[in-house]
Amino acid sequence: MTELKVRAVSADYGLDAVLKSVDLTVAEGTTMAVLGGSGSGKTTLLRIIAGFLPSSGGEVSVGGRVVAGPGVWVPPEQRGIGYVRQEGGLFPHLSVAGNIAFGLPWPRRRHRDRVLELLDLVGLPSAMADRQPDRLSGGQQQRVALARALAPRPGLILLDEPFSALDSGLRAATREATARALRAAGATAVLVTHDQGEALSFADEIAILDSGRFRQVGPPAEVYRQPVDAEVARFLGEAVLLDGTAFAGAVSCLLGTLPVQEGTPDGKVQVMVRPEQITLTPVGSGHVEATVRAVSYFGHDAVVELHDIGGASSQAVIARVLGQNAPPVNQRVGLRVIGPVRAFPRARLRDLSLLRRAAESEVHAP
Ligand SMILES: Nc1ncnc2c1ncn2[C@@H]1O[C@H](COP(=O)(O)OP(=O)(O)OP(=O)(O)O)[C@@H](O)[C@H]1O
Repeated sequence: MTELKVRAVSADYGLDAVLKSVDLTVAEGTTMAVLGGSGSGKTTLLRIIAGFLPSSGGEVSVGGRVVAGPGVWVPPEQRGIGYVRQEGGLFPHLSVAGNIAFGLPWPRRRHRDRVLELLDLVGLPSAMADRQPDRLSGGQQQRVALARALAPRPGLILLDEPFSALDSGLRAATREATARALRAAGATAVLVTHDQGEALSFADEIAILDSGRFRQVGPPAEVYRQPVDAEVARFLGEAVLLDGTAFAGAVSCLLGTLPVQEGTPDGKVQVMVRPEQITLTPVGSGHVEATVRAVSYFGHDAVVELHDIGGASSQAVIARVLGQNAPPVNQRVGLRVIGPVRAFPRARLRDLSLLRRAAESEVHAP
């Protein structure tokens, strides 16, 4: 098993910097999802780790061994790294077994038992061993590509958007099978993806890459609930952002006076509420009230757009509720916010009396 360390790695393609001195540590036997928009540098990072591309600075070590750095260059095939790319890249002229065996060291290529073991590891039946790749679904091809990458028992597996060409049902099943296989193999893995849901559901930790820098690294629940700023919050999912004032562990904003996450300094803030934190209550139940402007129904849940909030604002917010609880358009409802909310400090007000007055002037829930 293998820890990955990336230290102060930079990259460019001769023009602008693509990676700007990035650091990343992936503990052995864990999975890291690198999440970023198109062109943020995700594939460049993977290619540097794999040894397909030189960095313009910094150091990469795998299992405590420096594989790239000042004066050090270990060729890709000697790094002990498996690589699974977007399109799988199976050899069309080889059977499934032939493809998987290709990943085994020479003396073991005829070991059918290991091939069957790997098929089982990625959740495919042994009867598939003799099929040609063109007789497999996209998801099955990706699983065979993973089995081939796992065959030489690499300490580290790099996955470059391996599910992005699959349709949504197959995508989820292939993702789950991949996560299971990686856990069973005890491999350390880095997945790059631009899909938020994929990153949040797949990995032990996620790292948000933006314009060649990591904005935040941490466990999925932490990054989702405690994003470092509004941009990261929005990047990871829907976020309602409101002006507010924090004081003594609470924040006053359009949705009332709400408990705020620990560590929020007093002062002017931007409040972040996830839509699923807003529940709808009957009018008159003591919460800020609003009118339903539109409902997008998805079956399991529904997104409800609300306006005329507290009768005092032109701002609209969205709530995500169970599909069966979706209200009709134009209905008046109460809005209850569950759990402490996140708030990002704006300019600080030093004078506490000013602060108190500012808090009092915000809209309050009864
Ligand atoms: N071979 C290359 N030559 C020149 N520029 C390149 C090359 N490969 C990538 N780039 C540029 O480097 C930047 C980062 O590319 P990279 O492929 O790492 O991004 P990415 O986050 O993986 O994007 P995507 O999700 O679209 O694949 C982009 O601006 C891209 O245009």
